[in-house]
Amino acid sequence: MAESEAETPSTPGEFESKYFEFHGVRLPPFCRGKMEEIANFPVRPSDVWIVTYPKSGTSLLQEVVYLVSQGADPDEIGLMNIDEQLPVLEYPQPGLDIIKELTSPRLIKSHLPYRFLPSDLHNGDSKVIYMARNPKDLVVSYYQFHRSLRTMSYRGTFQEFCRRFMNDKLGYGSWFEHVQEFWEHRMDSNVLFLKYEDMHRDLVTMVEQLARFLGVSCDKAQLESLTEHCHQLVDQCCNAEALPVGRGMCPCPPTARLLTASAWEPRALVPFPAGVLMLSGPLPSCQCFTALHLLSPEPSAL
Ligand SMILES: Nc1ncnc2c1ncn2[C@@H]1O[C@H](COP(=O)(O)O)[C@@H](OP(=O)(O)O)[C@H]1O
Ligand SMILES: CCc1ccc(OS(=O)(=O)O)cc1
Repeated sequence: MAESEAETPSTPGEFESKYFEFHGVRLPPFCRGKMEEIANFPVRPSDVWIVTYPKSGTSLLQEVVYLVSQGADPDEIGLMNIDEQLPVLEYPQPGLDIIKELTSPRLIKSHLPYRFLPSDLHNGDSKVIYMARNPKDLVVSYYQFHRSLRTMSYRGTFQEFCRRFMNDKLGYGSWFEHVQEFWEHRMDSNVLFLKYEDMHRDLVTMVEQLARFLGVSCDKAQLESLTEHCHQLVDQCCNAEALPVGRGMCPCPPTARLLTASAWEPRALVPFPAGVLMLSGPLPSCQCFTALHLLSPEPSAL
Protein backbone atom coordinates (compact mmCIF):
# COMPACT_ATOMS: atom_id res chain seq x y z
CA MET A 1 0.00 0.00 0.00
CA ALA A 2 2.53 2.59 -1.00
CA GLU A 3 0.75 5.92 -0.98
CA SER A 4 2.12 9.42 -1.12
CA GLU A 5 2.12 12.21 1.44
CA ALA A 6 -1.32 13.52 2.32
CA GLU A 7 -2.62 16.59 0.54
CA THR A 8 -5.46 17.39 2.93
CA PRO A 9 -5.29 16.64 6.63
CA SER A 10 -7.94 14.38 8.16
CA THR A 11 -10.01 15.80 10.96
CA PRO A 12 -10.64 13.31 13.80
CA GLY A 13 -14.21 12.82 12.50
CA GLU A 14 -13.04 12.16 8.94
CA PHE A 15 -10.44 9.76 10.26
CA GLU A 16 -13.07 7.84 12.27
CA SER A 17 -15.36 7.51 9.26
CA LYS A 18 -12.67 5.71 7.27
CA TYR A 19 -13.09 2.51 9.27
CA PHE A 20 -16.03 0.18 9.73
CA GLU A 21 -16.82 -2.22 12.55
CA PHE A 22 -17.09 -5.93 12.02
CA HIS A 23 -18.09 -7.98 15.07
CA GLY A 24 -16.72 -5.22 17.25
CA VAL A 25 -13.37 -4.94 15.42
CA ARG A 26 -12.33 -1.85 13.47
CA LEU A 27 -11.33 -2.79 9.95
CA PRO A 28 -10.04 -0.72 7.02
CA PRO A 29 -12.66 0.25 4.43
CA PHE A 30 -11.40 -2.17 1.81
CA CYS A 31 -12.51 -5.13 3.99
CA ARG A 32 -16.14 -4.04 3.82
CA GLY A 33 -18.48 -6.49 2.11
CA LYS A 34 -15.98 -9.32 1.78
CA MET A 35 -15.67 -10.75 5.28
CA GLU A 36 -18.07 -13.64 4.60
CA GLU A 37 -16.28 -14.54 1.39
CA ILE A 38 -13.03 -14.46 3.34
CA ALA A 39 -14.43 -16.79 6.02
CA ASN A 40 -15.36 -19.26 3.26
CA PHE A 41 -12.17 -18.77 1.24
CA PRO A 42 -10.94 -22.20 0.04
CA VAL A 43 -7.59 -23.02 1.58
CA ARG A 44 -5.14 -25.59 0.18
CA PRO A 45 -2.88 -27.90 2.20
CA SER A 46 0.13 -26.58 0.25
CA ASP A 47 -0.61 -22.92 1.13
CA VAL A 48 1.66 -20.97 3.46
CA TRP A 49 -0.06 -18.06 5.19
CA ILE A 50 1.82 -15.15 6.74
CA VAL A 51 -0.30 -13.32 9.29
CA THR A 52 0.66 -10.21 11.24
CA TYR A 53 -0.80 -7.10 12.82
CA PRO A 54 0.28 -4.28 10.45
CA LYS A 55 3.83 -3.01 10.89
CA SER A 56 5.12 -6.18 12.50
CA GLY A 57 7.81 -6.70 9.87
CA THR A 58 5.60 -8.49 7.35
CA SER A 59 7.75 -7.52 4.36
CA LEU A 60 10.91 -8.79 5.97
CA LEU A 61 9.23 -12.03 7.04
CA GLN A 62 7.84 -12.63 3.56
CA GLU A 63 11.31 -12.26 2.07
CA VAL A 64 12.80 -14.69 4.58
CA VAL A 65 9.95 -17.19 4.09
CA TYR A 66 10.26 -16.89 0.32
CA LEU A 67 13.99 -17.46 0.55
CA VAL A 68 13.69 -20.47 2.87
CA SER A 69 10.81 -22.07 0.96
CA GLN A 70 12.04 -21.40 -2.59
CA GLY A 71 15.78 -21.29 -1.98
CA ALA A 72 15.84 -17.97 -3.86
CA ASP A 73 18.85 -15.67 -4.02
CA PRO A 74 18.50 -12.52 -1.84
CA ASP A 75 19.76 -10.36 -4.74
CA GLU A 76 17.00 -11.83 -6.90
CA ILE A 77 14.43 -10.99 -4.20
CA GLY A 78 15.76 -7.43 -4.13
CA LEU A 79 15.17 -7.11 -7.86
CA MET A 80 11.74 -8.67 -8.06
CA ASN A 81 8.50 -7.22 -6.78
CA ILE A 82 7.88 -9.83 -4.14
CA ASP A 83 4.62 -8.15 -3.07
CA GLU A 84 3.14 -9.31 -6.38
CA GLN A 85 4.00 -12.91 -5.56
CA LEU A 86 2.55 -12.72 -2.05
CA PRO A 87 -0.88 -11.10 -2.16
CA VAL A 88 -2.67 -9.77 0.90
CA LEU A 89 -5.98 -11.64 1.21
CA GLU A 90 -8.19 -8.68 2.11
CA TYR A 91 -6.64 -5.97 -0.09
CA PRO A 92 -8.56 -4.72 -3.13
CA GLN A 93 -5.67 -5.81 -5.35
CA PRO A 94 -5.29 -8.45 -6.67
CA GLY A 95 -8.56 -9.48 -4.97
CA LEU A 96 -10.03 -12.75 -3.77
CA ASP A 97 -10.96 -14.08 -7.22
CA ILE A 98 -7.38 -13.83 -8.47
CA ILE A 99 -5.90 -15.30 -5.27
CA LYS A 100 -8.28 -18.27 -5.55
CA GLU A 101 -6.82 -19.07 -8.97
CA LEU A 102 -3.11 -18.74 -8.12
CA THR A 103 -1.02 -21.83 -8.74
CA SER A 104 0.20 -23.86 -5.79
CA PRO A 105 2.09 -23.51 -3.58
CA ARG A 106 0.54 -20.16 -2.69
CA LEU A 107 2.08 -17.75 -0.20
CA ILE A 108 -0.70 -15.51 1.14
CA LYS A 109 -0.51 -12.66 3.65
CA SER A 110 -3.19 -11.20 5.88
CA HIS A 111 -3.49 -8.78 8.79
CA LEU A 112 -6.88 -10.08 9.87
CA PRO A 113 -7.38 -11.37 13.41
CA TYR A 114 -7.36 -15.17 13.79
CA ARG A 115 -11.13 -15.48 14.11
CA PHE A 116 -11.80 -13.65 10.82
CA LEU A 117 -9.41 -15.76 8.75
CA PRO A 118 -10.78 -18.51 6.45
CA SER A 119 -12.37 -21.20 8.60
CA ASP A 120 -10.30 -23.87 6.82
CA LEU A 121 -7.26 -22.36 8.53
CA HIS A 122 -8.87 -22.96 11.91
CA ASN A 123 -9.25 -26.60 10.90
CA GLY A 124 -5.49 -26.86 10.37
CA ASP A 125 -5.75 -27.24 6.61
CA SER A 126 -2.64 -25.20 5.79
CA LYS A 127 0.43 -23.72 7.45
CA VAL A 128 0.19 -20.35 9.16
CA ILE A 129 3.21 -18.29 10.22
CA TYR A 130 2.33 -15.54 12.67
CA MET A 131 4.80 -12.83 13.65
CA ALA A 132 4.38 -10.39 16.55
CA ARG A 133 6.44 -7.27 17.15
CA ASN A 134 7.17 -5.22 20.24
CA PRO A 135 4.13 -2.90 20.40
CA LYS A 136 6.29 0.05 21.39
CA ASP A 137 8.08 -0.16 18.06
CA LEU A 138 5.02 -1.16 16.12
CA VAL A 139 2.99 1.85 17.22
CA VAL A 140 5.71 4.24 16.04
CA SER A 141 5.76 2.50 12.69
CA TYR A 142 1.95 2.47 12.43
CA TYR A 143 1.85 6.18 13.30
CA GLN A 144 4.31 7.06 10.53
CA PHE A 145 2.36 4.87 8.17
CA HIS A 146 -0.92 6.66 8.96
CA ARG A 147 0.72 10.02 8.42
CA SER A 148 2.08 9.07 5.01
CA LEU A 149 -0.96 7.15 3.75
CA ARG A 150 -2.99 9.45 1.49
CA THR A 151 -6.28 7.71 2.25
CA MET A 152 -5.76 8.12 6.00
CA SER A 153 -4.02 11.54 6.11
CA TYR A 154 -3.60 11.21 9.84
CA ARG A 155 -2.61 14.52 11.41
CA GLY A 156 -3.10 13.87 15.15
CA THR A 157 -0.24 13.82 17.65
CA PHE A 158 1.70 10.70 18.52
CA GLN A 159 0.17 10.73 22.02
CA GLU A 160 -3.30 10.78 20.55
CA PHE A 161 -2.38 7.98 18.17
CA CYS A 162 -1.06 5.90 21.10
CA ARG A 163 -4.32 6.41 22.92
CA ARG A 164 -6.19 5.13 19.87
CA PHE A 165 -3.83 2.17 19.71
CA MET A 166 -4.35 1.29 23.35
CA ASN A 167 -8.12 1.68 23.05
CA ASP A 168 -8.36 -0.53 19.93
CA LYS A 169 -9.40 2.35 17.71
CA LEU A 170 -7.14 1.64 14.74
CA GLY A 171 -7.51 -0.48 11.63
CA TYR A 172 -7.37 -4.22 12.35
CA GLY A 173 -8.54 -3.60 15.89
CA SER A 174 -6.82 -4.47 19.10
CA TRP A 175 -3.14 -5.41 18.85
CA PHE A 176 -3.55 -7.11 22.23
CA GLU A 177 -6.33 -9.40 21.07
CA HIS A 178 -4.60 -10.04 17.75
CA VAL A 179 -1.46 -11.36 19.45
CA GLN A 180 -3.37 -13.05 22.25
CA GLU A 181 -5.52 -15.09 19.86
CA PHE A 182 -2.53 -16.39 17.94
CA TRP A 183 -0.59 -16.96 21.14
CA GLU A 184 -3.39 -19.27 22.27
CA HIS A 185 -2.99 -21.22 19.02
CA ARG A 186 0.83 -21.29 19.04
CA MET A 187 0.89 -25.01 19.84
CA ASP A 188 -1.44 -25.94 16.94
CA SER A 189 0.48 -28.15 14.53
CA ASN A 190 -0.23 -25.81 11.60
CA VAL A 191 0.81 -22.62 13.42
CA LEU A 192 4.30 -21.17 13.90
CA PHE A 193 4.44 -18.18 16.28
CA LEU A 194 7.46 -15.91 15.75
CA LYS A 195 8.72 -12.62 17.14
CA TYR A 196 10.15 -9.89 14.92
CA GLU A 197 12.92 -9.17 17.40
CA ASP A 198 14.18 -12.77 17.14
CA MET A 199 15.04 -12.12 13.51
CA HIS A 200 17.64 -9.72 14.82
CA ARG A 201 18.65 -11.62 17.94
CA ASP A 202 18.78 -15.23 16.79
CA LEU A 203 18.27 -15.57 13.09
CA VAL A 204 19.90 -19.03 12.96
CA THR A 205 17.25 -20.52 15.22
CA MET A 206 14.47 -18.76 13.31
CA VAL A 207 15.69 -20.05 9.94
CA GLU A 208 15.95 -23.57 11.41
CA GLN A 209 12.42 -23.28 12.81
CA LEU A 210 11.08 -22.03 9.47
CA ALA A 211 12.84 -24.77 7.48
CA ARG A 212 11.47 -27.45 9.83
CA PHE A 213 7.97 -25.96 9.81
CA LEU A 214 7.92 -25.64 6.01
CA GLY A 215 9.31 -29.14 5.54
CA VAL A 216 12.43 -27.88 3.76
CA SER A 217 15.15 -30.46 4.24
CA CYS A 218 18.65 -29.07 4.21
CA ASP A 219 22.02 -30.17 5.54
CA LYS A 220 24.22 -28.05 7.81
CA ALA A 221 26.01 -26.32 4.93
CA GLN A 222 22.73 -25.45 3.17
CA LEU A 223 21.31 -24.14 6.43
CA GLU A 224 24.39 -21.94 6.95
CA SER A 225 24.09 -20.55 3.45
CA LEU A 226 20.35 -19.91 3.93
CA THR A 227 21.03 -18.14 7.21
CA GLU A 228 23.76 -16.05 5.57
CA HIS A 229 21.32 -15.00 2.85
CA CYS A 230 18.64 -14.19 5.43
CA HIS A 231 21.21 -12.10 7.32
CA GLN A 232 21.65 -9.98 4.20
CA LEU A 233 17.88 -9.32 4.14
CA VAL A 234 17.78 -8.45 7.83
CA ASP A 235 20.85 -6.23 7.57
CA GLN A 236 19.15 -4.20 4.87
CA CYS A 237 16.45 -3.31 7.35
CA CYS A 238 18.95 -1.82 9.78
CA ASN A 239 20.23 0.44 7.08
CA ALA A 240 17.35 2.80 6.39
CA GLU A 241 19.03 4.05 3.22
CA ALA A 242 19.01 0.53 1.79
CA LEU A 243 15.25 0.19 2.22
CA PRO A 244 12.85 0.95 -0.61
CA VAL A 245 11.03 4.28 -0.30
CA GLY A 246 8.26 4.14 2.27
CA ARG A 247 10.03 1.69 4.55
CA GLY A 248 12.03 2.55 7.63
CA MET A 249 10.13 5.77 8.22
CA CYS A 250 10.38 6.10 11.99
CA PRO A 251 12.02 9.33 13.10
CA CYS A 252 14.14 7.34 15.56
CA PRO A 253 17.19 5.48 14.29
CA PRO A 254 16.40 1.78 13.65
CA THR A 255 19.04 0.75 16.17
CA ALA A 256 17.13 2.63 18.88
CA ARG A 257 14.04 0.61 18.05
CA LEU A 258 15.95 -2.66 18.16
CA LEU A 259 17.21 -1.86 21.63
CA THR A 260 13.73 -2.35 23.02
CA ALA A 261 13.64 -5.93 21.82
CA SER A 262 14.23 -7.27 25.32
CA ALA A 263 11.46 -5.19 26.83
CA TRP A 264 8.56 -7.42 25.95
CA GLU A 265 7.44 -10.98 26.26
CA PRO A 266 4.18 -12.38 24.89
CA ARG A 267 3.67 -14.46 28.01
CA ALA A 268 2.99 -11.17 29.80
CA LEU A 269 -0.18 -11.03 27.76
CA VAL A 270 -1.89 -13.78 29.74
CA PRO A 271 -4.04 -12.35 31.23
CA PHE A 272 -3.68 -9.12 29.35
CA PRO A 273 -5.02 -5.93 30.85
CA ALA A 274 -4.39 -3.52 27.98
CA GLY A 275 -1.56 -1.12 28.67
CA VAL A 276 0.19 -3.03 31.43
CA LEU A 277 2.56 -4.53 28.92
CA MET A 278 3.62 -1.12 27.70
CA LEU A 279 3.86 0.44 31.08
CA SER A 280 6.25 -2.18 32.44
CA GLY A 281 9.76 -3.15 31.41
CA PRO A 282 13.01 -1.21 31.06
CA LEU A 283 13.08 2.46 30.20
CA PRO A 284 12.43 3.15 26.54
CA SER A 285 15.37 4.04 24.39
CA CYS A 286 13.97 6.95 22.41
CA GLN A 287 11.49 9.79 22.70
CA CYS A 288 8.67 7.95 20.93
CA PHE A 289 8.69 5.18 23.51
CA THR A 290 8.82 7.70 26.29
CA ALA A 291 5.55 9.11 25.03
CA LEU A 292 4.06 5.63 24.94
CA HIS A 293 5.35 4.72 28.38
CA LEU A 294 3.83 7.81 29.89
CA LEU A 295 0.40 6.99 28.53
CA SER A 296 -2.16 5.39 30.78
CA PRO A 297 -4.86 3.30 29.15
CA GLU A 298 -8.35 4.72 29.19
CA PRO A 299 -10.45 2.91 31.82
CA SER A 300 -12.61 1.46 29.01
CA ALA A 301 -9.60 -0.44 27.70
CA LEU A 302 -9.11 -2.33 30.95
N1 LIG B 1 13.85 -5.91 4.88
C1 LIG B 1 12.83 -5.13 5.25
N2 LIG B 1 12.00 -4.63 4.35
C2 LIG B 1 11.00 -3.83 4.74
N3 LIG B 1 10.73 -3.48 6.00
C3 LIG B 1 11.53 -3.94 6.95
C4 LIG B 1 12.60 -4.78 6.62
N4 LIG B 1 13.18 -5.09 7.76
C5 LIG B 1 12.53 -4.47 8.75
N5 LIG B 1 11.53 -3.78 8.27
C6 LIG B 1 10.66 -2.97 9.12
O1 LIG B 1 9.34 -3.52 9.20
C7 LIG B 1 8.42 -2.47 9.49
C8 LIG B 1 7.26 -2.54 8.54
O2 LIG B 1 6.49 -3.66 8.83
P1 LIG B 1 5.49 -4.24 7.73
O3 LIG B 1 6.32 -4.88 6.67
O4 LIG B 1 4.67 -5.22 8.53
O5 LIG B 1 4.69 -3.10 7.20
C9 LIG B 1 9.19 -1.17 9.34
O6 LIG B 1 9.50 -0.77 10.65
P2 LIG B 1 9.78 0.74 11.04
O7 LIG B 1 8.65 1.56 10.47
O8 LIG B 1 9.85 0.69 12.52
O9 LIG B 1 11.09 1.09 10.41
C10 LIG B 1 10.42 -1.59 8.56
O10 LIG B 1 11.57 -0.81 8.80
C1 LIG C 1 -5.36 1.77 8.01
C2 LIG C 1 -5.46 1.08 6.76
C3 LIG C 1 -4.40 0.07 6.56
C4 LIG C 1 -4.07 -0.28 5.30
C5 LIG C 1 -3.10 -1.24 5.09
C6 LIG C 1 -2.47 -1.81 6.17
O1 LIG C 1 -1.52 -2.77 5.99
S1 LIG C 1 -0.02 -2.53 5.59
O2 LIG C 1 0.62 -1.83 6.68
O3 LIG C 1 0.05 -1.75 4.33
O4 LIG C 1 0.53 -3.86 5.42
C7 LIG C 1 -2.81 -1.44 7.42
C8 LIG C 1 -3.77 -0.51 7.63
